[in-house]
Amino acid sequence: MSIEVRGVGKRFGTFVALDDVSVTVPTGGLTALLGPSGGGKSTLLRVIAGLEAPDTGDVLIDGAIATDVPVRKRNVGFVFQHYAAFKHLSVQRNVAFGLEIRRRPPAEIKEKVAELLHLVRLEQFADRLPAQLSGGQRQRMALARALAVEPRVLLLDEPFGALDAQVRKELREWLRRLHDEVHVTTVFVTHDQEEALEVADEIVVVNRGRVEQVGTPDQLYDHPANEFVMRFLGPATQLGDTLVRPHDIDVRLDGTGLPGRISRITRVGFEVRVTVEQGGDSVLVLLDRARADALGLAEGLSVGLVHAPATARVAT
Ligand SMILES: Nc1ncnc2c1ncn2[C@@H]1O[C@H](COP(=O)(O)OP(=O)(O)OP(=O)(O)O)[C@@H](O)[C@H]1O
Repeated sequence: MSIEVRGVGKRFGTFVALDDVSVTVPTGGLTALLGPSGGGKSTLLRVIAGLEAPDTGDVLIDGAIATDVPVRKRNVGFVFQHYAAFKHLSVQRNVAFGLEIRRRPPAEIKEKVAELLHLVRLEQFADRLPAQLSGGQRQRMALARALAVEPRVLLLDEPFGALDAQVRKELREWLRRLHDEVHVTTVFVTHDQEEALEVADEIVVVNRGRVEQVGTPDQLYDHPANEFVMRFLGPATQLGDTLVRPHDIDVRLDGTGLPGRISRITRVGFEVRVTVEQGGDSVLVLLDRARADALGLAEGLSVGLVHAPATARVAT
């Protein structure tokens, strides 16, 4: 099911939360809405879901205008950051809930729930209460519950936001694999660029109520449309009149490149961070240890800086 957002605007009082947003989410894709806090990601997701009515513009689901279709008829599944499970119901009853209220036959419900619990790897926890699960297991239960009614679209608002870094990492790998098995058109909100780069097929960068850029992770990382996208997707440093990635700069000792002087060297594991004072800027250069050692870099040394061709850059 494709989703098309056409010229959507949304204000809260005088505050413009979404400003003429247009974006297309392809069928079967895993799309991230990525941006800083308060930029409008959740509002956009809620408009797609039908939880929030846009002031202007339309949402089309599979080519048909859905703006006036009520939430329950849109056939979307949701998972939010702080997922509210039914505390007194077992995991399997929670997953079965949507099917029970739709009065599906008991045998069908049983089979479907078993299939879903297998999919989210919670078979052995079927009879537990939600309180007896870890945070990551609870979010997997939430996904199984959302998938139970076979939604046309799955919308996830920071689904792993409240979890610790290690569990988040496991769950995002798991979400990617789940999506590869199920292929339901999925949109998830995140403010974590690494999460978006790692998991999504396509990323929509949302900032101050506007779409800054849409593209695959590689397109956005390697060809950022502007300074905001460049800085938001990864480290960036000023080199002359250009903004570049610190690991795309090489250090020369043969008199070529923009001249500067090393002010600081920090070794962090495999990586060597070199700060070079160049033309009034402190330029950050990231080298791997072998390259830094081969050059014999030291604080106070005069060097030349060269930006690798055909890598990300934005003129400033
Ligand atoms: N119901 C509301 N009433 C008033 N203002 C709102 C309402 N919902 C959202 N906003 C405002 O709209 C802006 C965008 O909010 P939104 O939740 O969409 O941002 P976000 O990008 O998802 O941020 P976060 O990652 O912090 O959730 C924020 O400044 C927020 O305060």
